[in-house]
Amino acid sequence: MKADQPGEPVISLRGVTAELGSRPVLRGIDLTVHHGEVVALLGANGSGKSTAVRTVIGQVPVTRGEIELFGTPRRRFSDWGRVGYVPQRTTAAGGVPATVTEVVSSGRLSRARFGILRKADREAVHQVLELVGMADHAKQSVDALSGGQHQRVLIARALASQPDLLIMDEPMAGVDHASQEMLAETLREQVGQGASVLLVLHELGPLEPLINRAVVLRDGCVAHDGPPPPAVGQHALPGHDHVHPHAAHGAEPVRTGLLS
Ligand SMILES: Nc1ncnc2c1ncn2[C@@H]1O[C@H](COP(=O)(O)OP(=O)(O)OP(=O)(O)O)[C@@H](O)[C@H]1O
Repeated sequence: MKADQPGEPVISLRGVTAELGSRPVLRGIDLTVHHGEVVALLGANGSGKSTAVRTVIGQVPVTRGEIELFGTPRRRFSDWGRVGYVPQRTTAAGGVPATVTEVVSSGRLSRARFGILRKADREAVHQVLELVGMADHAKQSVDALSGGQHQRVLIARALASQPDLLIMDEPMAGVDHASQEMLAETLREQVGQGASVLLVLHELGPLEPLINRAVVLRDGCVAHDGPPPPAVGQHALPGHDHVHPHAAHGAEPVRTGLLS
């Protein structure tokens, strides 16, 4: 396995455009995640965040531009065991009856020789279930889980291959507070072990201390790439104007313009 070095790009998008239903959704975006970085991808509903991460994993074709993973053009990249992907939860609830262990084991297949899970693979699955606090639910059907538990299972599935790169689409959406804290802690551990992370988020929330950089999309273009915007939070969500708590009564709201 090629060892990537600190500072080297693990994800690189250059001038990427993509269309969905013949409508331009990405209009020439540049996005880089360097080794060891945690990058938040922010933006209003429909700005193209999910589409951008789905181009990276090959679920949405690009019409122009270049994508590289670990320095290899995406169409030639085959080492998918190095990439853990957590889809937006709504798109992952397929209604297929499966146990927690079965779902998490599916995330291990890219590391299993000849697609057969051996003892070491089963141990790795058990370890990630412990990590996300779901070992007691191993035999349970995923249909019976709460939103937070379901998300823990999806994250365990992504971690089961011990990936170097984690791509997560709104991992905190619809997740209870305890699960959010646990997910933040899990992510902190992964980053501590050298993982690189790209996260689609609506707000930084409990993950804020982990975020190195934020890329904000607006209408399929990059509107900001740099330090996380300070106003990101409930008040910066689309439809909200940010008012500083100490602002004089009657002061005009400050429009950050970053997320709306
Ligand atoms: N399969 C599809 N066919 C046509 N248009 C689509 C399809 N999927 C998404 N879109 C449109 O593409 C645009 C970008 O969607 P995308 O899901 O990437 O945005 P997003 O920033 O992730 O939004 P959200 O925060 O709501 O998840 C939206 O206007 C959406 O309606």
